[in-house]
Amino acid sequence: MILDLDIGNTLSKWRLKDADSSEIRSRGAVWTREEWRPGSDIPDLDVVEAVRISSVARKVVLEETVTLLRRRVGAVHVARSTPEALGVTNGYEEPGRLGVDRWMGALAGYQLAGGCCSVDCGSAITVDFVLPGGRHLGGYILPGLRLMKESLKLGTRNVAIDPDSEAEELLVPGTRTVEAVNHGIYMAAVSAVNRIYSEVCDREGVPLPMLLTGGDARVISRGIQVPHAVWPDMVYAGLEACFPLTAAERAGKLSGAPGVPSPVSLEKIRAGLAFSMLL
Ligand SMILES: Nc1ncnc2c1ncn2[C@@H]1O[C@H](COP(=O)(O)OP(=O)(O)OP(=O)(O)O)[C@@H](O)[C@H]1O
Ligand SMILES: CC(C)(CO)[C@@H](O)C(=O)NCCC(=O)O
Ligand SMILES: [K+]
Repeated sequence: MILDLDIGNTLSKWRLKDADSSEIRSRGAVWTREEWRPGSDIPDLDVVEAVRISSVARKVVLEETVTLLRRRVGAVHVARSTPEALGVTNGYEEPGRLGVDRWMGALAGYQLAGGCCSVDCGSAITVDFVLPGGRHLGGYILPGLRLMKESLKLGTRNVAIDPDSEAEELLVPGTRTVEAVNHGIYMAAVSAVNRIYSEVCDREGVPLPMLLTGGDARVISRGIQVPHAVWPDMVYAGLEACFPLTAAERAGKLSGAPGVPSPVSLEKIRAGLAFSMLL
């Protein structure tokens, strides 16, 4: 079995992948911590022959995690943000400072779609761009839905947006505090992503396929105006592409990859931008 770990600032996601069949056997999430309990926080390490890690948590978390895993597992691969990988050049002035989850998402998106806009809707919402040809432009970081809500300190933090809500319900004026807050932060997030996408495609003169991942991807997706696809395993797919271990991975097959959304024309994107400026 292969253990894949996506360690975030607050939540750590894991999945177990069968090295022979390339099937995902199980998955889970726990609060990010320094000391893992194999068998409860993460699967029993006896069945694990290799680990792949993407971590944006504090340095000590990664260090402790790698120390534990190296004692028990033969191969431990840790992803890093590099100046170049898999045909993509990192747009950051200091490439190592780009969050490795963003780098994994951008690499996966490029493998799947060529140029792309990769959006991670987690604790933070990040939007990254890779042009056809592989130039990563850099991107945008904004607070995620939960962080935005908590920062208001209006006592509404425990009432989350129902992930099954329709965009139409979330975009109308709220008539209770919880609703006003939920609708406000939803509007902030989706308008930002819509606008960022249009501005960058306009600037670069190319319509790009958009890919969404992260805990809030499904609900954000309903407010996104352009064609896009939700890819829950996008960060894991970056790990697969960087450290291919199974036959399917070596053949370039990324697990859970969605169909590539065809972007609308540049003319439409520009017309939409011009329209929103007139209002
Ligand atoms: N059990 C949960 N705990 C926290 N957030 C949750 C939970 N379930 C869904 N969410 C939603 O998912 C979002 C976090 O998404 P995700 O798990 O992708 O985070 P992340 O960006 O990986 O986190 P991290 O900061 O740990 O990197 C939150 O904004 C929240 O709305
Ligand atoms: C922005 C987050 C927190 C999103 O998980 C992560 O990618 C991160 O810690 N990035 C480092 C800062 C940067 O990407 O510029
Ligand atoms: K993340």
